[in-house]
Amino acid sequence: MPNVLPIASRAQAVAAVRRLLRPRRALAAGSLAVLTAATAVGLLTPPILGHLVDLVTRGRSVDALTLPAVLLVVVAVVQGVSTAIGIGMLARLGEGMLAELRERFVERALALPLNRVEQAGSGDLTSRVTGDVEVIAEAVRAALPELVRSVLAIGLTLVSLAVLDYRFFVAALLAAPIQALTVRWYLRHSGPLYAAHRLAVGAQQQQLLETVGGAATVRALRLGDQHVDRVTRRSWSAVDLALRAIRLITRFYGRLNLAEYVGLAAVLVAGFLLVRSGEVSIGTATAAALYFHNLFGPVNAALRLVDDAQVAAASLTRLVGVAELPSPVDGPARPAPVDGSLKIAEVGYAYQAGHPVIRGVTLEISPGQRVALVGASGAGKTTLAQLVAGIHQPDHGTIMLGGLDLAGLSAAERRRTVAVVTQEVHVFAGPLADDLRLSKVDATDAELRAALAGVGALDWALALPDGLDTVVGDGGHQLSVTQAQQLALARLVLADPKVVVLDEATADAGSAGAKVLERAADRTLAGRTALVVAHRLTQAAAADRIVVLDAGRIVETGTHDELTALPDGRYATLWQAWSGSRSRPADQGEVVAGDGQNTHD
Ligand SMILES: Nc1ncnc2c1ncn2[C@@H]1O[C@H](COP(=O)(O)OP(=O)(O)OP(=O)(O)O)[C@@H](O)[C@H]1O
Repeated sequence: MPNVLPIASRAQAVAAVRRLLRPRRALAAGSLAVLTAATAVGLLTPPILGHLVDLVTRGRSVDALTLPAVLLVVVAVVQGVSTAIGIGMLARLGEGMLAELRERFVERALALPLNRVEQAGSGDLTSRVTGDVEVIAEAVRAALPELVRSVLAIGLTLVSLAVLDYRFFVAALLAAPIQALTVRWYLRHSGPLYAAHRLAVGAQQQQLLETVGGAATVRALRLGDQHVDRVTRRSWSAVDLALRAIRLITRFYGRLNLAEYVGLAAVLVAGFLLVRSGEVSIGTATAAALYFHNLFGPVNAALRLVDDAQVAAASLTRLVGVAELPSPVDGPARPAPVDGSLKIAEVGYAYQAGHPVIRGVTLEISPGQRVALVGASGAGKTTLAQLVAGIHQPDHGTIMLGGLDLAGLSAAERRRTVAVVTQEVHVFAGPLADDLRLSKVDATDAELRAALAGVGALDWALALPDGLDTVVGDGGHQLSVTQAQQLALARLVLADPKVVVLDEATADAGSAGAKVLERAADRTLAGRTALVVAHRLTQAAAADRIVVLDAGRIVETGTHDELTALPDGRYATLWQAWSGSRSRPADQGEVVAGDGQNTHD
């Protein structure tokens, strides 16, 4: 895959987690302290049970058992409550860190140059923000608390064993080498086996898609038997690997059980010898055996989580890779463009090296002037407009905006100065007024109304069920495409940029929608420098100047009158074809934006 989005190294991921932890140190320390206390309290149970055993073996009265029994209940309650509090704090910590990571990810992802996302495939970005976030969220919610509790339980239980008698501790350690070897053996085999299984499942699905998707062809060519054979073979290879994985896991747990058996036997033998020599009581030996037995829940849990941790770590490196890209935040204050003048000098651009789509374009637009770009489909109109909007960076030449190089402007300054309206207008779900305030947070109601009135949208907006408070967008009141475009223009009026790039092709020429939008655009563009991609030739006719592009080069430029007066000129030909088609009533509404053929974008 060419140019995938960055993936962080393990070290970078660790550094990122540390950075996320830093402002939450208190919460991290607090949750760890509470969970440690909860685990420590829980460890009182075996000695209390041991004490009970001692009381019984010494033949003490039933009354003497009451206090330890009550203590057991108290221990259980305190442990339960403090564990719940600790887990709650840990969840807050993990969720907070994940939320910040996700925010950083989205912020950086939105700042990524469009061509970089396109090269990597937007699927990569989407799968990171959905799949990988999901994996980490799951790890934070389930695996992290279990891991923390298991590690604490293992550490503190070993300490408790040593406190009872160091010989119990030594006996318990006999299990450790078997466990260590088991984990090493498991990790060596599980990685390749799981990878092979994923590949086999992928191949099986691919084969199924080919066979089922192309069922008609398979039947027509009488390839049925061959395909059934292939599906069977691939299915069996996936099944075989799945069975091998299950056998591996069974053996993994079998070996862990062996470790448990060896350790428990050693602790019991140690207990037997120590009790016989009178060095410890039966109660203490009981407590030691219980401690050891209690170890195995957490040990198995921690070892099981090794797998989950590996998967989560892989997802983390993918998230951190994007989240830690250099910040798009603006550097020190830089001068702002003095006006809306545009100077495009010898600009060239290629999406793919060696295939330029804009070649040596030079064009000057004075402040407040409206220039229309006209040309066949694929001539490079949208690309040139996007270069001016700063969406792509030119490979050659410069674009000066208000006397400053566009490439040197901060992202915020560029956004303030140049606004873009395309056909892909998004209506954000929420009240209409909020949608408008996206471009001017502190706009008053009067300003909102004025902006709507300016684009001819006030009447329908006020007629909505709740006026400007009507919820629009997904799940709300559905706006027509023309209305959504009007909203986009109203947002533009509120943002009040010096330069506007207009590239919308939503309405058919001559249609009511087109007339509404053209009137709205007219009023919006008044007083601003505008580069209009003319999808309807009426947009070109209304411009101060027309620039005709062909295969990425400027081939004609002039006013509508000048260009229509050129015999056999490109624009003149287009215009004639267009007016000719317009005079035929049947063709009303068709758009000509290109080489004389009717096109719709
Ligand atoms: N994202 C992209 N990746 C690769 N090539 C692209 C991309 N976008 C456009 N192109 C190619 O660049 C050339 C110019 O396209 P552009 O969209 O700028 O033309 P246009 O004049 O605006 O056409 P239209 O009127 O159809 O929108 C075309 O050959 C097109 O196939």
